[in-house]
Amino acid sequence: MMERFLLQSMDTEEKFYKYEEQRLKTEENRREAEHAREFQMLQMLGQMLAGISSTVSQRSQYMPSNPSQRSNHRSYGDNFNYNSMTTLSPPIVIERSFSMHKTHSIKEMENIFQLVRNIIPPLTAKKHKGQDGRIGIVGGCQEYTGAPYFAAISALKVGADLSHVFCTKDAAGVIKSYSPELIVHPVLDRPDAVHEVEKWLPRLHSVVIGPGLGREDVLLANAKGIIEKAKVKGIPIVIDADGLWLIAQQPSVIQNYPRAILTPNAMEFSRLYEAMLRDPVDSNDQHGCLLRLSQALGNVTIVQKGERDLISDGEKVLVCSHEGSSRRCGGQGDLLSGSLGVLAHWALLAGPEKTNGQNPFLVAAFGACSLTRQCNHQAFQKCGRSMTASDMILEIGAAFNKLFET
Ligand SMILES: NC(=O)C1=CN([C@@H]2O[C@H](COP(=O)(O)OP(=O)(O)OC[C@H]3O[C@@H](n4cnc5c(N)ncnc54)[C@H](O)[C@@H]3O)[C@@H](O)[C@H]2O)[C@@H](O)CC1
Ligand SMILES: Nc1ncnc2c1ncn2[C@@H]1O[C@H](COP(=O)(O)OP(=O)(O)OP(=O)(O)O)[C@@H](O)[C@H]1O
Repeated sequence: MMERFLLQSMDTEEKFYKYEEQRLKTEENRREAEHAREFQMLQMLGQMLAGISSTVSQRSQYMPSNPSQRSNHRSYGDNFNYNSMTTLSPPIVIERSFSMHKTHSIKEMENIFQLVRNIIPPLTAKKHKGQDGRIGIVGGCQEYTGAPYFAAISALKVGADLSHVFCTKDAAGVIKSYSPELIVHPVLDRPDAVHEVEKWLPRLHSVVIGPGLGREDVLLANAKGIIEKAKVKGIPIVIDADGLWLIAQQPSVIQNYPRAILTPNAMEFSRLYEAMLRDPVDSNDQHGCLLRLSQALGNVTIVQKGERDLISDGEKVLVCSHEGSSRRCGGQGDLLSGSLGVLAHWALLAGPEKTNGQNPFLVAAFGACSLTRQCNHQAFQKCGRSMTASDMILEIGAAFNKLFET
């Protein structure tokens, strides 16, 4: 009876959240429509003045003009039907780079920063707890308690209201002891783990699968089950770390799911690439390899982390080389995946007007990469070689303000 009551109240609360979100979104879209149109016109004008008219026409026409390509054009909004996305994307590729080190592209970099700013929900007195994001992190086992903590606390510090960690029983007490802000569920090594997490999925806006998950068969199988359930609900899924190990073994788990974002480091990228393309990565053709991997996985978004972060949906490549530092401590990728969980939700919620028709996940990924690098830069200024992921997390607020709240 208690369980039925809890289920009913969760259901009612969820309906309320959905209704409220819909209402706020409609209201905000109406308010911002005019601003978006003005921004678009200013942007086009600026680009024309900068003498890059050919780029302008490609950027402003994200919808392909050729009807055969248009049939493959994806919708990321609420009405998308990912079952219709089972074909690979057309071989036509638009490649675009943004690099701080090239003076001619600073303007383009600023344009995409502006899109990130557009998706950030306003802080208003009308909102209730949860509306700016309820994020779930699936990971955390006996060996790795830091990674899920870094991801979950980063999500909160970027601006999510609630951050849940679904981890093993061993890890739960440890993670709770790091932070009273996190909601920690010791369920991941239970036989009914998938069911336990599934109960929470209707309340979550995005899930991050993999930080500190480990590679035990039972945990990987549970992660797979959770991914399947999240896909059915259309929840954005960020896959990182050991979640990517799972995908390298069983790519079909995520293939063709348009709301998936994979965040491999160099090693994880080559594992995925070799699993999908049956070839080693060509280090002389990083962009080509990234495009091919994304296409082979059905145009999922991939963030290839490294000296420069390369972001692609199989159609475009964005390059984020925002200044970081030369310090490479563990946990930076967790900060990135947690932040991305929030930004992916915000980008979807904002809708195509705010992202100027760009793939919202490209915008979100660019935002998360820039933010991670800015945190790295700021923390390194203070700590130098002693900098750790925790020092970077302390910088999230200031870094976010500097990049996006201007
Ligand atoms: N404090 C913690 O609990 C942490 C736990 N972590 C977890 O540790 C587990 C294993 O993660 P790993 O990243 O070690 O995964 P892997 O076991 O796949 O190792 C990746 C390897 O690639 C190497 N590598 C990374 N970038 C490279 C580059 N650009 N060129 C060449 N080699 C490169 C690394 O040195 C590492 O040996 C994951 O669950 C992860 O989430 C990490 O997130 C770090 C922090
Ligand atoms: N060589 C580099 N130069 C500058 N920045 C880098 C470099 N390598 C990585 N980074 C930064 O660190 C971020 C995380 O990348 P990294 O390769 O450390 O991920 P990871 O191995 O998955 O991290 P984690 O330790 O959390 O598992 C990147 O998004 C990028 O911002």
